[in-house]
Amino acid sequence: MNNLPVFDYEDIQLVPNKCIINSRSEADTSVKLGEHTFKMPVVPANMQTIIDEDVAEYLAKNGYFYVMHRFDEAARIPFVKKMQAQDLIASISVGVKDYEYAFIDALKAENAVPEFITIDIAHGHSDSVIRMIQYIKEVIPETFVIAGNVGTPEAVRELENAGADATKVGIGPGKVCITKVKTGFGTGGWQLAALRWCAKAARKPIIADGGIRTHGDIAKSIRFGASFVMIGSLFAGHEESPGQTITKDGELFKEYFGSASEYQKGEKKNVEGKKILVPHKGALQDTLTEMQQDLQSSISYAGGRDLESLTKVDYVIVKNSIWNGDSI
Ligand SMILES: NC(=O)C1=CN([C@@H]2O[C@H](COP(=O)(O)OP(=O)(O)OC[C@H]3O[C@@H](n4cnc5c(N)ncnc54)[C@H](OP(=O)(O)O)[C@@H]3O)[C@@H](O)[C@H]2O)C=CC1
Ligand SMILES: Nc1nc2c(ncn2[C@@H]2O[C@H](COP(=O)(O)O)[C@@H](O)[C@H]2O)c(=O)[nH]1
Repeated sequence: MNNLPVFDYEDIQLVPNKCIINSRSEADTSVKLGEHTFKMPVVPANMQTIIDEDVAEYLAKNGYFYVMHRFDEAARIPFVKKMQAQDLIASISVGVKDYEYAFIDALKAENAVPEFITIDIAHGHSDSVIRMIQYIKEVIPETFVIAGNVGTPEAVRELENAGADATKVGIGPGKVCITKVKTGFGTGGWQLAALRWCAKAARKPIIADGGIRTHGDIAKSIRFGASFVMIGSLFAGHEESPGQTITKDGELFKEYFGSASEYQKGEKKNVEGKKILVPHKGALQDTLTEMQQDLQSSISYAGGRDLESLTKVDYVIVKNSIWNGDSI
């Protein structure tokens, strides 16, 4: 372990190759997950201040992958039915508490089997997650199961062996995460290296979750083994984002809080998340469009025409220096 190269997104620059396309618009950012193809390998975080039913519907209708959060438990079956009645993909989250087993039974009994289920807990390398993966695969085997979160190759292998179709990597790198300071554990500060380490062991897709601060970090995640990236903070603060809009000194902000924060939990117990205010950013589609254009540009610098080309580019480690004192 102590020989493991340790670096994070800001420590890496990808090295360009000769361009083979005539326009960035030729670069194909599409990606397959399970049986479905999506516009780009990016999914907004399954958090209450990032996604609600309207945002989920918008994303699904427009060809983007989404994962609905699990914090309005009773709304989940009606949500799956509503999406499927419109011929849209249903993608929901579950926890691991006892009542979630009855929920899985209910999905089947009510003929509301979603295309995707994400098992969403803080410490995913656990028997509770393994049991839940096995139960979902027993009751509704057709559902694609994403399990997490984890931060080691052993964890990726165990969850894959239990039947997970994809694993989600990232313990504590998130913008509103305080796990790293409250517990001393996690991949905060070396998320990209942890992704690389996990990806070497993975036989199925990995979703890199947390710590993405710029659009270039998406290309870097693909280079280091991710099939998808999950992003919270860059999607917070939009017109469509759930959560209160707040005016402070004449400026508009929106709140973004952690799923393990006291604001989510309603109590101060095992708190591992905080709340921040994010400047109001305008329309969600503008960000999605800019992200896709930047990723198309990344593909052109990789010397290719699709995401595959990003997986092979050379890189250099430039410890903490890519900003040169600048900000975006
Ligand atoms: N990606 C990340 O780094 C992190 C993400 N989160 C997010 O916060 C939300 C809440 O997560 P979580 O608290 O796991 O969900 P839950 O509150 O639903 O807890 C899930 C179950 O796991 C138990 N549990 C939770 N943490 C641990 C642990 N460290 N060791 C043993 N058992 C544990 C809980 O019991 P009990 O509460 O009694 O211990 C509970 O039974 C999720 O959305 C998660 O994604 C939270 C922290 C880190
Ligand atoms: N440690 C915690 N992590 C959390 C919490 N709520 C969400 N998350 C994770 O953060 C990412 C988003 O990260 P970002 O850097 O893109 O903002 C999210 O997908 C979760 O995995 C929390 O309360 N504590």
